[in-house]
Amino acid sequence: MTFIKMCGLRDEATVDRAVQLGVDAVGFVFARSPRQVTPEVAAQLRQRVPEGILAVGVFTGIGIADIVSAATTSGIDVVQVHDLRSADEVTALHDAGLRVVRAVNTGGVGDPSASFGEDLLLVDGAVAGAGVTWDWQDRSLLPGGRWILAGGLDPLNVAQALDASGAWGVDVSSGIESSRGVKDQELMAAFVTAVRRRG
Ligand SMILES: O=C(O)c1ccccc1N[C@@H]1O[C@H](COP(=O)(O)O)[C@@H](O)[C@H]1O
Repeated sequence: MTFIKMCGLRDEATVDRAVQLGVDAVGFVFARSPRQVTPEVAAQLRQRVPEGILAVGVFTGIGIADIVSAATTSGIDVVQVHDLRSADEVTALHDAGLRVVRAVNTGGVGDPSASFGEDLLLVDGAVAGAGVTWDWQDRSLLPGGRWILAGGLDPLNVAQALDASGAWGVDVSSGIESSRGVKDQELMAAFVTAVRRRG
């Protein structure tokens, strides 16, 4: 079954809805963004996520020590980092007890064919969190193995994106929003239906 992560959740009702829809992971954005939450708010939201659903912290633009500090305060044990530069950074996050999703973008930040020992790879569009799609059929951009597809996904394009890319999982944020940073519960449900219809 395709792994689904919904990202940029900022309030209790949205977290509860994602959980009810049976997603596999929810994401809290710690990076500067209209979706940004503090570690303290994330800690409150994290308590609403039952065992079996991953709570993922999304980071870019800060150092490893600050990532570990935010993850510790919020109780999050999976981090999605958009600007990892070396295997040593992944090792430092592992040493802190965190699982690591290494995000690369099709604009050239990060190399999808490299491995830094991360637990999962995520391939995003050229601008993270901006709802920008990319050429999901371009073999030069697609990694092997298990990886998560992100970037401009929505209920209408996700099935085609999965068919074209062969990704193991999907991550969505802008495509389930009524306006930037505001999740729409009907779009959330439509997204899950579109993915689950494929299996
Ligand atoms: O969502 C954000 O604001 C964000 C900020 C900084 C780094 C990553 C961010 N989100 C991630 O971006 C991708 C794609 O999102 P979208 O569906 O295109 O809006 C996804 O992995 C989010 O986790």
